[in-house]
Parts: sequence; C-alpha cells; structure tokens
Amino acid sequence: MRSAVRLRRPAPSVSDAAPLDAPPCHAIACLGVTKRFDAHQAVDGVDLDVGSGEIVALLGPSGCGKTTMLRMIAGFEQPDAGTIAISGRTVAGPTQAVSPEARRVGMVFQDYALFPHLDVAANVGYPLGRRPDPARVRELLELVGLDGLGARRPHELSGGQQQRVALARALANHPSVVLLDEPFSNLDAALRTEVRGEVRRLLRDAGVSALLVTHDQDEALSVADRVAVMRDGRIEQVGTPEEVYAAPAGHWVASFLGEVDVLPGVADAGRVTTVVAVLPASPRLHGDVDVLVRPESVRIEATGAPAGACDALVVEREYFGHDQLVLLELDGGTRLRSRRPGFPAWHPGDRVKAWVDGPVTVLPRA
Ligand SMILES: Nc1ncnc2c1ncn2[C@@H]1O[C@H](COP(=O)(O)OP(=O)(O)OP(=O)(O)O)[C@@H](O)[C@H]1O
Repeated sequence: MRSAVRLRRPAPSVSDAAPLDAPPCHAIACLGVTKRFDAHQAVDGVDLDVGSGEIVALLGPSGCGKTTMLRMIAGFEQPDAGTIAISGRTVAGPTQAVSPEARRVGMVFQDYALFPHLDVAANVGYPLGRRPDPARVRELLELVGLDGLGARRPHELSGGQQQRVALARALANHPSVVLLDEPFSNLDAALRTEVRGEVRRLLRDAGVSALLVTHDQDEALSVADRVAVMRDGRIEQVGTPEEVYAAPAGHWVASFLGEVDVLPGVADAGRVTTVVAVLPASPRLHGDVDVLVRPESVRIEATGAPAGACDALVVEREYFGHDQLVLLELDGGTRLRSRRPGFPAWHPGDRVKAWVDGPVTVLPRA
C-alpha cells in the first residue's frame, strides 16, 4: 500500500462556509447527548469530542449505545436532548437537524455496504455524482493501495480489500470526519490485525478525524489516539489507550479492558499494604481499598527475586506461544495471575517467588 499519497483538499467555497457554533478545533463535539427508545434509555447525557485529525474509539459491550451515538452524529437519528457539532457547526440540537448529506461525514460499515453490481471504481466514485472525476477516483484507489483493481467487482476482492474500497468511498467527498461502525468484525483474526493497521495509516494520510465504534478492546487500544469507554448509555472514562488500560477509572472499566485481579488492601499515608507488597498510593486514600493488578504487572522467578517477594505455588498455566498466563496461589491462599513471556515454561506444582513489578490501580473498596 502506498501510504505516502496525500489527498488534495478543495479550498472551501463561499457556499461551504457555515456559521461556527463550537470551537473549530473539535471535529466532533457532543454535549449532553441523550436518546430514548420507548422506555429504554439508549444514550444518557454523553459528552464526547474528537479533535482535528484525531482517531477516537467508542468502546463498549453490545447494547451500550455506541451505534445509536454514531447514528446521531451521522444524522440518521435525532437526539432527544443535547447538541452535536461537526467542525464547529451545530448539526443536531433542540432547534437544529442538519440532514446526513449536509454533514460532510464519511461512513464505513461493518458489512462494507458496497454495491455488488458496480465495479470498484464506480463504488469509490459513487458519492461524487453521476460523472465522477476519473483522476479523483484514481487518486482514492491509489491512496488505499487498490490502483489497477478499479474494474473488479466487490466479490472479486478479499474482505480486507473490500474494506479499503469502503474507506476510499467514505473519503471521496473530503469529509470532515469519518465514522466507522465495527469496520473489522467481518474479517478473520489474522486479517483484522493487518487491516486495522492499514486503516489507521490511511486515516492519518488522509488527515481526517475519525470516530471508531467497536466492542473489541484490542482494536480500540491499538487504533485510537483516545478511547471513550461506554456502558449503559454513559461514558465511563475517556483517555489515551495507556490511561484507560493502566489507570482505569473504576472496577468495571478495569475488567472490561483486560484481565485484572483485585487484592484487598489498607491505605495510609500514601502507601497501601496488601498480601503481596506495600505499594505507593494516593495520600488521599485511607482505610480499606481495592488494589487492581493486571497479570503483566506480576513477576515470578524461581531464584533471584528481590527482598520482600512472596512465596507462591503455580496452580495452573495457559500457554499462548508468545506468552503464558500463570495462576498462582500465595501462601495464605490468595490467588493472583502472572503473564510472562512464553519461555521459560512454568508448570503446575512449581514453587516460585512472586512480586509486583508494574503499574497497579488503587481504588476505594467496591
Ligand atoms: N431503533 C431502535 N428502536 C428501539 N430500540 C433500539 C433502536 N436502536 C437501538 N435500540 C436499543 O438501544 C440500545 C443501544 O443499541 P445500540 O445499537 O446503540 O448498541 P451498541 O452498543 O451499538 O450494540 P452492538 O455492539 O450490539 O451493536 C439497545 O438496547 C438496542 O436494543
């Protein structure tokens, strides 16, 4: 794929100019957005912004309201309350409802939504009207690495190539933002990793802002600049992938984003005491707390452990090739997981020393 190709943006014409209602630094700015379907509160007072050129993932379990949020930004649903601005222009609010076509938003869907009877070039050029500029279509095909395949039908392409056609079509009209709804779910696991890297590069090359809806944690963490974690219609936390993973705002976010063990601890004077270790904590925390420990923050060794490491027994082990997940039972009965590289192999029955060697999160007791 030629990732160096850059899209030429047309100079805005006078008729494109719209009054600015929100800071133009935000490609998308949602404030207090709410949507109810009958008795069901699908989206409940969501504040969310996407900066210029930024890729934000809206991550949450099935049914939490992600797609409804995306559909309101695209203009297919009208919020019951709140406002949505795109590039500083309010497109949805109590007195505004700009049509989807007038929002300058590109959409990429899970099932690609390509026209099967049109060839690739016609699919890409579709948003450009009846007589799309062939040079523009060529430019888009080149951008997504499909130059030379314009005459093929969608069914003659791989899933990853079809997704790139969908992305080229979404970019055709120089959108301010691209909205992607679970764009990688139809791809098999190996292709998914490859295609999401490509899509990230393409969005960067095109210089567009993007909101990616997904229920896949790896996808959100690997593609996005920031991740908004959604649950039951509300945003639980927004932060960089590192922030939401290593410093989750609560127990639910921690366990939704990955494996975590919860150790009881007692906090006092900027330290928290657990069965495994005494660790630094916020001086604002006192008394009973929960210490959330990810398996990769737990080290084990047979010999050469630092002073203070705990005695532990390996109870179970799952081997994944690149790494292994080791279930430990500490003296006293507490169980804790440790994720280690695939070599050396650990086995049930091994006696080891265990200690915390990475970030942990200390929260008030749930
Ligand atoms: N048009 C509709 N009419 C009634 N209920 C709806 C409608 N659209 C969505 N819902 C409900 O609103 C809630 C949120 O749905 P939404 O599709 O936004 O969730 P989601 O997080 O995108 O889920 P998934 O990952 O499964 O697509 C769900 O309970 C869903 O059943």
